[in-house]
Amino acid sequence: MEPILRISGLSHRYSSTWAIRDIDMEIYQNGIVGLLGSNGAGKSTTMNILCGVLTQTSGDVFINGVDLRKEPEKAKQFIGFLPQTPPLYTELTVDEYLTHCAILRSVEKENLKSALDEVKHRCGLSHISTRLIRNLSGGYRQRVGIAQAIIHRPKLVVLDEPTNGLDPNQILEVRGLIKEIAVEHAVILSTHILSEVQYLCKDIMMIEGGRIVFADTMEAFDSYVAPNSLLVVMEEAPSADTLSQLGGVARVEFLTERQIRIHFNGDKAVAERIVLASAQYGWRLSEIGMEKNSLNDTFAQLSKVSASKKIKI
Ligand SMILES: Nc1ncnc2c1ncn2[C@@H]1O[C@H](COP(=O)(O)OP(=O)(O)OP(=O)(O)O)[C@@H](O)[C@H]1O
Repeated sequence: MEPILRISGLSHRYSSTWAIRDIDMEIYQNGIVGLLGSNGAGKSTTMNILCGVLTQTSGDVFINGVDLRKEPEKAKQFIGFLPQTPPLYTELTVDEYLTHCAILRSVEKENLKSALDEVKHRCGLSHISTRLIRNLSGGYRQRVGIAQAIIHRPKLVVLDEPTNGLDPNQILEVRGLIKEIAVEHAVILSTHILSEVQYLCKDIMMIEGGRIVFADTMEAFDSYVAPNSLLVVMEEAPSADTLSQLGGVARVEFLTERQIRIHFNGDKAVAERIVLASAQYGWRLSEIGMEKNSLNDTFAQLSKVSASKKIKI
């Protein structure tokens, strides 16, 4: 079966510096792949090449079996792209703008109305068809941005930091929409927010210094970022020495008089021991929660493991 996306040996150099090196990736089915990396890791370079905005120095990109370099127009029919700054014409109404995008995307004239109705329905825009884009909230603007990316029903939808700059409610709404979109399209979502990938994606590809440091399922990833510390709040906290004597505790760090980070090495029963000891000795435990590695720790950890460089989804 022909993959929806196949990237092999993709490398790009701006003047003398390599921005990305030897990236391989294959996507066979719908769902969301998270492209996670810190600033400058190479996400935008990769996505710009994928979407035909930038031509790679070397390597190949095939979209639905079509070579992006050899037949860019044909290959681009299969892609929808929402750049970090959505290309919205704010003086147009939602209908006017989406009609314009549909025409640019070669949607047949007789299918225009149905394409428009369908995309507005899917993106929750039907009730604001005649509103000017400039009067819409950030969340609705982003919905319009997503609508223009899927109006021609592409197989692959590429979203660059789609929740950037939105408030918490808008973030939830847009994430919900992305999940729905991913039922019918393969989606690549670029972000530097780990929790976003954990919430949305079934597969994850991490890029650092222009190279892939991890490519696998979210489940496999989670085992790399297993909790390794607990954050507890105790009104009558004992000394660090006392806490260190609990089985499985590796290190105790007092953040304030009451708030303590307790590091452990893989033994999750530590939490239970803390709760029991607190009840027994009257430490008045009021909060306890697992902490995961920070993204930076995870990157550092992953750079050390010999991660598979090929993702097949
Ligand atoms: N037009 C350019 N000219 C020269 N170097 C560039 C150019 N664009 C990006 N770079 C460099 O290429 C590397 C990868 O950048 P890229 O923008 O792809 O990373 P990113 O992961 O998308 O980061 P961000 O989240 O900050 O956009 C960085 O070192 C960056 O400085």
